[in-house]
Amino acid sequence: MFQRIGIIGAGTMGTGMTVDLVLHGLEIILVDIEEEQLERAKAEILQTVRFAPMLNKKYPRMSEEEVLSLVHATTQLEDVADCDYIVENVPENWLIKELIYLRLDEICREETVFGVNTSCISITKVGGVTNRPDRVIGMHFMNPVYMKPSIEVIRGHLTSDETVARAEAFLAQLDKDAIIVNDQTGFVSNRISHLYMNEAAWVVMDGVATSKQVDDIFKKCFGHKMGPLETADLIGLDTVMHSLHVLYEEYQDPKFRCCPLLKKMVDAGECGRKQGKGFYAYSK
Ligand SMILES: NC(=O)c1ccc[n+]([C@@H]2O[C@H](COP(=O)([O-])OP(=O)(O)OC[C@H]3O[C@@H](n4cnc5c(N)ncnc54)[C@H](O)[C@@H]3O)[C@@H](O)[C@H]2O)c1
Repeated sequence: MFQRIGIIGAGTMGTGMTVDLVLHGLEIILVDIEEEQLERAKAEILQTVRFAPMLNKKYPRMSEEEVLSLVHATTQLEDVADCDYIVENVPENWLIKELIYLRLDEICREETVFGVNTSCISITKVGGVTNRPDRVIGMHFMNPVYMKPSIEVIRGHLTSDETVARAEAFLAQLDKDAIIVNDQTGFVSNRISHLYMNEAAWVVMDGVATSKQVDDIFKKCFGHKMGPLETADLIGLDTVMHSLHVLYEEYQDPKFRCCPLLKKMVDAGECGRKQGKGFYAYSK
């Protein structure tokens, strides 16, 4: 059984991961470079853990003290050195991720597995900057993490069978299934979903329809739970834009060219839910 998990990055995914781990009684070392972000994350974790049992009765009611006793927030990456398992959730930017893995490889125990939570970046490429490519695996969690029963797990070119088995055991502890796929930029989920989110932004920019009309067509006509622009707001438009850049650079295919409206909204600080405004307005 895993007990102590290192979560790197306390943004949308790191916070969501921590909520899920707390609800399953695991201890978390939560790392971010920004002290203020750790404070925001702690407030969100407390609030979400409080509401979770109302949404799903399987989750325990936990006091603030119980939650905070499991979450150790820090700005020091070295604090994850003794963790059983690492899940990294820093921005979808190779320069940031590369530095994290170079350092993690130096400080972590030899047997520790690195779970890469990335939207698009190749797991083989991440494994290649470490001395343990066999113990690096893609763990593409979906948002909000504690509400999703399955995740996309990506086997890098050198990921070992033992690492896949350990990832499955870790996920079983979180009551989640793994859908295991092979490595190629964007994997399955985002190679496909980013095409429709990007195209939806082009449709709005071209004045063909409003955001709501686009999403309504997906929800009311196709029966999807969420439309592409609501999904983009939930993910974060900055993350969507960075992922499109990764896909475009890798495949050199114009179908992945990022819509200028997305870039403009990111520059304006309208990145979706996390900033209170994107294709829709949100109360924080
Ligand atoms: N948002 C989603 O729905 C979603 C879903 C699946 C996967 N992902 C992937 O997960 C990763 C994280 O995405 P996110 O949406 O949580 O991003 P985010 O921008 O919300 O959060 C990233 C966090 O990392 C922190 N950070 C930056 N540099 C750091 C460093 N050197 N050390 C420690 N912390 C650092 C930032 O301060 C920020 O709090 C990305 O690779 C993204 O593609 C995102």
